[in-house]
Amino acid sequence: MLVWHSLDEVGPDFGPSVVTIGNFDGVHRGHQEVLAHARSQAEARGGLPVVAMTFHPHPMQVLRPGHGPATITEPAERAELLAKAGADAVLVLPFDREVAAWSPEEFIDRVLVGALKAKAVVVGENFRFGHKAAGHVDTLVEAGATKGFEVEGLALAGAEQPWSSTYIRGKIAEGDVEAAAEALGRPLRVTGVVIEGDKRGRELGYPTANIPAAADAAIPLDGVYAGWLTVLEPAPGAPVYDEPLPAAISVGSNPTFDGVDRRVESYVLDRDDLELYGSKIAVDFVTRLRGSQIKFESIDELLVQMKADVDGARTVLSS
Ligand SMILES: Cc1cc2nc3c(=O)[nH]c(=O)nc-3n(C[C@H](O)[C@H](O)[C@H](O)COP(=O)(O)O)c2cc1C
Ligand SMILES: Nc1ncnc2c1ncn2[C@@H]1O[C@H](COP(=O)(O)OP(=O)(O)OP(=O)(O)O)[C@@H](O)[C@H]1O
Repeated sequence: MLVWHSLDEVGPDFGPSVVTIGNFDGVHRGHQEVLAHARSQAEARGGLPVVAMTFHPHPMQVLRPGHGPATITEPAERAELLAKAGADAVLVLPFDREVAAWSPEEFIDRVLVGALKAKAVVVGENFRFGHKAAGHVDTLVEAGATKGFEVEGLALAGAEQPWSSTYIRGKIAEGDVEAAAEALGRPLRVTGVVIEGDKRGRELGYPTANIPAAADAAIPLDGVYAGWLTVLEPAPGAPVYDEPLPAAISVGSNPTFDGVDRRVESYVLDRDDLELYGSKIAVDFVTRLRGSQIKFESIDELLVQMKADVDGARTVLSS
């Protein structure tokens, strides 16, 4: 897979191509449909490459600093998922105030015609682009008629409502990881490098792999979940664990111990031999077992609840 991080990286010899454009955060089922249509358009033109054109940071983070949406997929994961959905190349345009000021015509000339030599452009019918989001599907259609590209504006795909990154972020914030997974077409995944916790877990009988809940990441509502832990990149010298491992996952700041930092903690069922510090892991959420973490009066009460959580996770994950 090719990933370009600026228009210059595309190179003068690239193209012609079929292009699809958007933020693609989550690469959800709507995005996957857009990519599938782009693939068909590419095959119909003798096998042109499909380029997924996207932005980083998210435009809202630049236009309203501090108020941008939580990130469902990091850029590297997003590029991988876009490739899996059918993109041959991903162009990540660094989004800044200068790009935000480009008129729709400027965007078309610089990106679609200039860098990518688009023969077809595929977007959802709600797609907006250019300064103050002034460009839409009809703007593309009109420009394409004189600049040599066709435009496919797709009706929004979905179930009860169209799948969208905004909808998925809302479900994650409510802790409804099942609805998020339904719209994503795969389980919700949170990734991170395992940090040292308070080293209490082992004493309690439930050692946990802790990853920080990054402030800009879409992390499910505090509570306890069942899911799977996968090691993506073992720390140097660490054992390799190939299979996804079943886990009871706690999201929160450990109120029983007056914790402050919000973390995603995974106890891999029935394992106290794992070495995960420094490894990059993924946590896939399957179901929510209970609501917010509780501030227990005693450790014994916490342990009773943790045992019930672990039994619940075992039941869910073995079915
Ligand atoms: C399944 C599970 C449920 C948990 N529930 C709670 C809870 O309700 N309240 C709480 O304060 N901590 C809860 N925790 C977090 C524990 O307090 C935490 O794992 C323990 O203090 C070890 O922390 P450490 O990894 O930093 O050593 C839970 C952890 C797990 C794995
Ligand atoms: N459900 C959908 N069906 C078809 N096309 C979609 C759907 N959702 C998004 N698209 C299209 O996919 C591309 C990327 O979408 P983008 O990430 O910008 O929107 P989104 O998922 O709706 O996010 P947001 O909720 O932030 O608006 C755009 O061309 C958009 O129109």
